Amino acid sequence: MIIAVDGPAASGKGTLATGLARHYGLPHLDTGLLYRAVGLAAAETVDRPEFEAAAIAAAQALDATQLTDLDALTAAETGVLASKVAVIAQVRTALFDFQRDFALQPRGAVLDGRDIGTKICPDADVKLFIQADSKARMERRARQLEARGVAVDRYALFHQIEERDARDMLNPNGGFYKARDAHLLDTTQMSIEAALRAAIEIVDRVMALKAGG
Ligand SMILES: Nc1ncnc2c1ncn2[C@@H]1O[C@H](COP(=O)(O)OP(=O)(O)OP(=O)(O)O)[C@@H](O)[C@H]1O
Ligand SMILES: Nc1ccn([C@@H]2O[C@H](COP(=O)(O)O)[C@@H](O)[C@H]2O)c(=O)n1
Repeated sequence: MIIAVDGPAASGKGTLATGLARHYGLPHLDTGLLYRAVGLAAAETVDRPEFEAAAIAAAQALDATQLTDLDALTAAETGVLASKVAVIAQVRTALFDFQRDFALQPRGAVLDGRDIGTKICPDADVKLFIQADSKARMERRARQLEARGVAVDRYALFHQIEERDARDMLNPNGGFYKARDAHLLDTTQMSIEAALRAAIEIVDRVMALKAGG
């Protein structure tokens, strides 16, 4: 079974994807980490003309060992860098096979990101699109950072999330939209536990329908 989980920044898609993977015993790939690793690798050139070439080279050379420094990868600034490399078509092409190969494991997988249901796994068995309003997403991300001891300027964080969402949604090479057959789950008013229960209910219902049950 392949489960595609998409949604905007800090919507909780990674948390849900992790929970679904555990519940169904499937491997999980947070595809945002790939873009983040490429962004970090090209960070030194970010304001220079060679940024694009550096990002493409980094994407083509990416391997799983670059996905281990979670503190650096999950920093808010790295998210901004990731969204800058994500608009480059050759970066997306270079990362496509990594994601596709992960999804095509024998028992299936859970992948979360922006274009899983639209581009990476358009034939996924179940597609979820996770939404939460911008203020809730900002507050969740702020608490996540504060729990790690990072000082947070909520005003700046809100604008950073909005800026990243806008760049993602306008990405001409992206695919960041809700797939027509994706199930929308708005978690603004839901706890993590309630959101996971709702997601499992959707997956079970879709799979039962597919099985003719
Ligand atoms: N329903 C929820 N209620 C409250 N907090 C939540 C909920 N879902 C997730 N969170 C918390 O919000 C934070 C962001 O969640 P998560 O990392 O899963 O988001 P994401 O969409 O994967 O983010 P990104 O796109 O930046 O990778 C985490 O600290 C997580 O524990
Ligand atoms: N499938 C994906 C996943 C991510 N991106 C880009 O990476 C940025 C960081 O992703 P997070 O999920 O870790 O927030 C994101 O803002 C996108 O620009 C992508 O394009 N496609």
